[in-house]
Amino acid sequence: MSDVREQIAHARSIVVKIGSSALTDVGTGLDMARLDRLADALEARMRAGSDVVVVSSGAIGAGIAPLGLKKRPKDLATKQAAASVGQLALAYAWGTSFSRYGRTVGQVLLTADDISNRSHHANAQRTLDRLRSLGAIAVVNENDTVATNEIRFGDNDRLAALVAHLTSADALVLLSDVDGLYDGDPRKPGPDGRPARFIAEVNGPDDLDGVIAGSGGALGTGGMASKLAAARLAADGGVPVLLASAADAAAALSSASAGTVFAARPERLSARRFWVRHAADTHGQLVLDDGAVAAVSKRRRSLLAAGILAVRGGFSNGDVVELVDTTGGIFARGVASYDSDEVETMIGRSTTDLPPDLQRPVVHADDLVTV
Ligand SMILES: Nc1ncnc2c1ncn2[C@@H]1O[C@H](COP(=O)(O)OP(=O)(O)O)[C@@H](O)[C@H]1O
Ligand SMILES: N[C@@H](CCC(=O)OP(=O)(O)O)C(=O)O
Repeated sequence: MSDVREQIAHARSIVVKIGSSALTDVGTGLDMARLDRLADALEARMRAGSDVVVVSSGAIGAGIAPLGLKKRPKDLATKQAAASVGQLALAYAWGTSFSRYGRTVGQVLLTADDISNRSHHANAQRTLDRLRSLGAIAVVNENDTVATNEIRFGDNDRLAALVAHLTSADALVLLSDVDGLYDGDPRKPGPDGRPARFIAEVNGPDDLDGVIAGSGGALGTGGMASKLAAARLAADGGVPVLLASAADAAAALSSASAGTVFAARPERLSARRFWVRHAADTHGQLVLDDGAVAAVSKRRRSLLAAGILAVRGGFSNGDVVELVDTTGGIFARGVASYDSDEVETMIGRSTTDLPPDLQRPVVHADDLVTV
């Protein structure tokens, strides 16, 4: 078996994302038998010693039939109404299914702001951690009823990749209605009439050459494109990914012997640095001279006031700011140690010239990530 499959099979903690298409049908809503089989495979993995967090889609799908709708709604208000009905059914279904094993379920609903805002992020992290230590399984979904289009994660594949980092998981498993990645949508023949080709392992961008990631089914949101983006996001932070069919959940979760695997880059970003790079909203910019750009990006030094040429926009101590070079190119992000008006007074000054309370770096190297 490949190294990546070994890594996923033996990961101590995993995040498992289950797509709408794996849990619901348009006409009949939640499929309890399929959900039970998934819970069986998840419980078996936990009994084998892994910590598991579930990211479950399906709220909108589960709300369609009870509201007398015929298909997945497209407008935000009806989607939110369907999610409000369906989320209740979904959480109840997971609770009922896991109760067969005496396992307690905790529902965690997150908005994009809960990941980008540092204090919300820490709260979500603590809740997930405490659920784990109490032996309960967390079932996460986007808080669809309050998330507007502008502040949505967009799809649960991305949410799952972010949760994998939030929980410092060792692997991410995406379960869908397709048995892995193909070079084109397997529901349709390719332009030359041949069936789509299965890709068992993705080790780098070259393996994705010529791959066409198509749209999803009647219930899914992002299709294959959002799964690939999420796999890239996870793998970039050091988390290997398995994409498989929910029908193969037992094999996927017990031995990673199904589906497509995506290798992670060897060096793992800490949860904090991952947050700075991918999850945080940015506030304002610092313009750096060439020496500071080189020190920060090549020599991984902290950013000192001496290398700052200008402050753009306002930010507070603890906000994530963009670091730009003299051409305006954004090359890094970092957590500011001061408010923007304090930094204004420090521009270009060497550390020894500054009063003692302003002698810390403006952005510490541990909080600084190139993009
Ligand atoms: N290159 C591809 N490889 C595999 N599946 C693809 C590809 N392009 C499009 N798809 C489609 O993407 C669908 C899965 O996406 P989606 O419906 O959003 O799933 P989910 O509800 O699990 O998030 C599959 O049913 C498949 O037909
Ligand atoms: N939060 C939404 C799911 C959004 C979503 O990404 O769905 P999917 O593409 O099926 O994973 C719901 O529960 O219906």
